[in-house]
Amino acid sequence: MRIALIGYGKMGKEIEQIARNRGHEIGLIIDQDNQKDLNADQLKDIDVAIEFTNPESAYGNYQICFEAKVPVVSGTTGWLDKMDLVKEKCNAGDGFFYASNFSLGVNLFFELNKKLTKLMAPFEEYNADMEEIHHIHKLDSPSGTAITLAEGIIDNHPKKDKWIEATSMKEDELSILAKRHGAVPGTHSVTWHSEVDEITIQHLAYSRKGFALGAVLAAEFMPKKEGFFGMKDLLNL
Ligand SMILES: NC(=O)C1=CN([C@@H]2O[C@H](COP(=O)(O)OP(=O)(O)OC[C@H]3O[C@@H](n4cnc5c(N)ncnc54)[C@H](OP(=O)(O)O)[C@@H]3O)[C@@H](O)[C@H]2O)C=CC1
Ligand SMILES: O=C(O)C1=N[C@H](C(=O)O)C[C@H](O)C1
Repeated sequence: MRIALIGYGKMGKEIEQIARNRGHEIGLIIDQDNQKDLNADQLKDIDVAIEFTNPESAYGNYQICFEAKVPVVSGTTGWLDKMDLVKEKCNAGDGFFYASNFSLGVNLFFELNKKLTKLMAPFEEYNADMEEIHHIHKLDSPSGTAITLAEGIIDNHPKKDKWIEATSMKEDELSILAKRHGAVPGTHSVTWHSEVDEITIQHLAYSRKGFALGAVLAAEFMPKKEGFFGMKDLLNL
């Protein structure tokens, strides 16, 4: 498979290594300083683009790939206000795969979080809050993964209506505390507190390898696909 890497930072480099080890060719690398090379001509022999850039650049990059009829795998977070526009393009025949977190462990954690929420929902003495910790270079907050976890709680708990990035005492609000520390690859926890005890579930990434492998597996899934896909399609969760 010939892959275009859009974004050649921490994730782009990690993905390159795994993709080459799995026998793929990197046909194009786009970073901040050669953005103009992302065009239909350079994309003509590319099977799939893998996009990990930043919240401001992501949507424009998708549009260029869609115009060139190249399916996109993206893990960039912080651009979700444009999700409906991307889904419209997918309904019209473009191919797009998105995950707020590509690691197998986090996707299992998402399912565990939903199951735990259903179990806790009838017990009014317990209230949930969340914490995410990432490296100091992260641009968005709270993390995309934390938002997905929060949605998993809100969809499965009758009292929670929205998440907020702060500590809230309101019953309908789910608090997310976002911390930035050193080089932490990504740690997410959900805690259910009562007056007498607490239950915490946590996912802690040791490195970016799990995210990068998931993105390459998604890229292997995408060539010639039309529509909108996510980790549930890849992992059959
Ligand atoms: N879904 C998932 O599993 C994961 C998602 N992420 C997300 O992926 C994104 C990238 O993370 P990470 O690799 O750590 O970030 P980095 O900052 O290390 O890398 C981003 C790269 O994109 C480059 N870039 C900026 N603008 C453009 C553009 N217009 N076209 C092409 N490249 C551009 C940057 O260049 P320059 O440095 O010169 O600005 C930089 O090299 C973030 O949104 C992060 O939240 C991260 C890990 C896992
Ligand atoms: O920016 C990061 O590093 C990460 N971003 C993703 C997110 O926002 O959830 C995934 C992972 O936690 C690492």
